[in-house]
Order: sequence, then C-alpha cells, then structure tokens
Amino acid sequence: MSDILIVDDERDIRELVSDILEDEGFSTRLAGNSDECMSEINAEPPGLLILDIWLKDSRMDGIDILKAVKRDNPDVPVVIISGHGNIEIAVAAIKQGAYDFIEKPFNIDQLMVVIRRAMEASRLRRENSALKRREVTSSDMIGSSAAFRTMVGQLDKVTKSNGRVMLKGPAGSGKEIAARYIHAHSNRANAPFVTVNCAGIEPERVEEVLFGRESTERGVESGLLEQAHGGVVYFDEVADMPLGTQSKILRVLVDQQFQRVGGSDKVRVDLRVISSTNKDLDSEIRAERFREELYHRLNVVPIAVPSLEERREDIPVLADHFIEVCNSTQGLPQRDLSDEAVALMQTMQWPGNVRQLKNLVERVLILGDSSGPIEARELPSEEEKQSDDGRVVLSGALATLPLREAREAFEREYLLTQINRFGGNISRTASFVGMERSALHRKLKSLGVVTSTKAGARVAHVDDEATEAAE
Ligand SMILES: Nc1ncnc2c1ncn2[C@@H]1O[C@H](COP(=O)(O)OP(=O)(O)OP(=O)(O)O)[C@@H](O)[C@H]1O
Repeated sequence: MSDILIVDDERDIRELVSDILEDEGFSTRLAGNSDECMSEINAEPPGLLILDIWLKDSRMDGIDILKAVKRDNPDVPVVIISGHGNIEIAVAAIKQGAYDFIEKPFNIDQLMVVIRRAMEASRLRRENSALKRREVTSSDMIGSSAAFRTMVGQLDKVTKSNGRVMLKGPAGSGKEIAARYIHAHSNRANAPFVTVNCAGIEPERVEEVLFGRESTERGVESGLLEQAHGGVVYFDEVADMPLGTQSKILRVLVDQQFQRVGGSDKVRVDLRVISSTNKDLDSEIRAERFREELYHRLNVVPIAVPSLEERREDIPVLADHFIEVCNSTQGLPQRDLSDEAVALMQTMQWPGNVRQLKNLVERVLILGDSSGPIEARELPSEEEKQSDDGRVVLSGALATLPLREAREAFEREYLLTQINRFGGNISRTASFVGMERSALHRKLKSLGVVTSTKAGARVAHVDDEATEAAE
C-alpha cells in the first residue's frame, strides 16, 4: 500500500496523526513546512496527502501546495486540515480539487473515515483510467490490411518520441483512435489524454476553455491545456479552428506557457501535441484560412490514416468486432455475417468510413432479424444511388409521395446519416452540409430528429413521439 504524507507545522499534530495512521497499518512520511513537503512529493508522490492550510515559516501555504499537487500529480488525493472556524477556506480548497477536509480538533474515527474514503476514491479512479487504456490498446485498433499495418508501423515509431504528430485522413477513419494508441503506448500513458474539439469551441470562449480562468469567487478553473499537463493534447480537426484561435495556440506552442483568463501568473505545461485533419491544409493555407507557421509546428511527423475503402479487406473483422461490442455493451444479438453480406459490404461506398460501418452494424442488429447470420437483404439498399450521369435514382417508395413528404423523408435520412457520420457533432454537421448551426437545429426539430448518448457515443435518431404529434 502506498504511504501517506502528513504536512503540519505543529509537530504534536503531525506526530499524533502519524501514530494513529501507523496503528491502522499505513506507513507515513512527515513534513513541517512547504519546502519539506515539496521535496517529499518530488522524491516520490505519496498515496495520499494530509495538508494543513496554515503553515508557519513556509514559502507556500496549503492552498499553493494543493494547486501544485493538482497540477503535477492530479491522482494524489488531498485531505485538508483546517483550524476551527476556517470552513470557508476549507471549502475553497475543495473547489481547488482537495478531496475533503477535517476540522481541528478532530477525533480518530472522523479522520479514519475521511482517509479510507479518499484512498478508495483514488484507487477507483486509477483503476478506471487503467481499464480505459487497456480497452484502447488491446481491442480497439482492429485491422490487418497492408494499409492499416503501414499506419500502425508508423504509429509505433513515434510512440517513444515526443514529436508532434499530425494524423491526416477522412472523417471517421480512426484518427482519434490512432492518437489514443500513441498515447497508450508512450511513457505518458498514465497521464491524461485530452481532446480539443477545434470546431466545437465557441470563438468567444476559446481562451477560457483552453487556458482556464481565475477569479476570487470561483478560484482557479483549469482549462483543457492545464488538464492535459504531463500527457497528450489532441487537437481534433485543426482546419476547423478559427484564425484567432490558431494565433493563440501558436503562441502557446512557441512560448510553452500561457496565462489563465483573469490571472496574472504564467502557467507552464508539459504537453505532447497530436493533431488531426481531414482537409488538405496546403490549400487551406493558400486560401488564407490556416496559418502556415502553425502548420509547420504541428506537422512535424505527418501520418496518413487510410480510408475504409483503402482497407476493404478489414471490413469483415471490423464488422465482427462491432457486433461483439454491441453485444457486450447493449445486449444486442451476437450474429455472424453471411458471405453475401460481407461481399456487399466490401463493395459499398463508405464516405463515413469506420464510423459509418460501426453505425450500420448497430442499426442492423437493432432493426434486422433477431437470429441467424446477417443477410445481404438486411443491409440498406442504396436507394438514392447516383445514376451514371450524376442524377439521383428515385426508389419506388419515394416516387409515390407528394413532393413535400418526399423532400422531408429525404432530408430526414440525409441529416441522420450526416450527424451520425460526424459522431453527433452538430457544429461539424452544420459546416459540412452548409447550414448555420441554429438553422440546422430548427430543421432537425421540424423533422423530429434528436440526438442522445448511447453507449458513450452521440447518436441521432428519429424521435417517434415528436413525429407522431406532428402527424
Ligand atoms: N482500427 C479500428 N478498430 C476499431 N475501431 C475503429 C478503428 N478505427 C476507427 N474505429 C472506430 O470508428 C469510430 C471513428 O473513429 P475515430 O473517432 O477515431 O475517427 P476520426 O477519424 O477521428 O473521426 P473524425 O475525423 O470524424 O473525428 C470510432 O468509434 C472508433 O472506435
């Protein structure tokens, strides 16, 4: 079991707490001021920190120490000791990330309850992140085609370095999963992986979201960059980053530091930067929508992520994998794939790549037959297939509807497909389909399309109640 570091300027108190904890089977270390405390933590982060708020003869008070611990060793739980009548300070400490506080004078039972709970919470958190990592490393990167193996070979080469990687590939091809693979196999695997959805941040909130904020009422709220300290920050779809944000990110990459909104101190962070794009950034630079200098900083090691059409031979293993995932996470039937279904899937167009395949598998398992192998007839027939001269071929069903209903049916199906293709992200769907975000929201409402979270992913579907009411 890891040990407990007790920091208090009163020798009697730290020795008393230490005696109690050692009687309970914990090992302890002691510190009487902030310097001793920081050198103990730097030598070896403890399993738990018990920290007095007021420290005499110290360069840092308890709150400063707490901030440093939450920044550099966020997994170490901190229990605050506060003097009687200092509840407000203790509450402020909790806002800064302390697990709990005990008020002096305290009794042994109270102390033990708080410590056991703090240790348990931190154990669960660590286990949880280990599980998440295992999920990514062992099961998520599926494939054996040549194109896939080439990519994995390149990912393996960059895991050991700290170089900035740019993943280039179409939407849904697995860029984020590739970034997570680099993280999980690097020496930063135990530190955070934080995704910055470049299109999704409102331009007026960019600084707050990335750099955090400081105010007297709410204390320090760390932004995404600070949350990623020691680990990896993943800029998803950098081409969608507004120009103003690009300059701010560039400055951070050059200076290696930033200021929180409302704060005056410089915050230094240690980050590995991975970014992704599905656009051709050279033409974005020529069109003056992307800053060339930022491109060169991000594009140190470019890695191509192949589209699903470039790795069609992986389709059967990927589909089997998604059937298994749907079975274990949602209890959907565990079915095989018939040879005809596999053949059809391997000849289809996949503009939404692996994400589209995953959604298709889920849809067939929900709507299709409940047992037996998946047959080709259960896969969506390509109703709105393009004819050779680019015109849309009308299927029987659509052709029998009045124009208004046919248009609605088409719009509903089209937008459902697009939203799911963009993983439920309305901003990106809006930008792809060429509508304003608010107009798209209105449209979806009128068509009865809603989004909800299913097995951790945002999915779009038709809200039956809304469409019935409209009819
Ligand atoms: N090789 C793979 N093995 C298993 N699942 C995969 C693989 N590649 C992609 N996926 C799955 O496909 C979906 C899309 O992948 P991901 O989000 O990584 O794509 P992306 O290229 O980052 O998409 P976008 O550009 O739209 O953000 C995810 O659910 C992911 O788990």
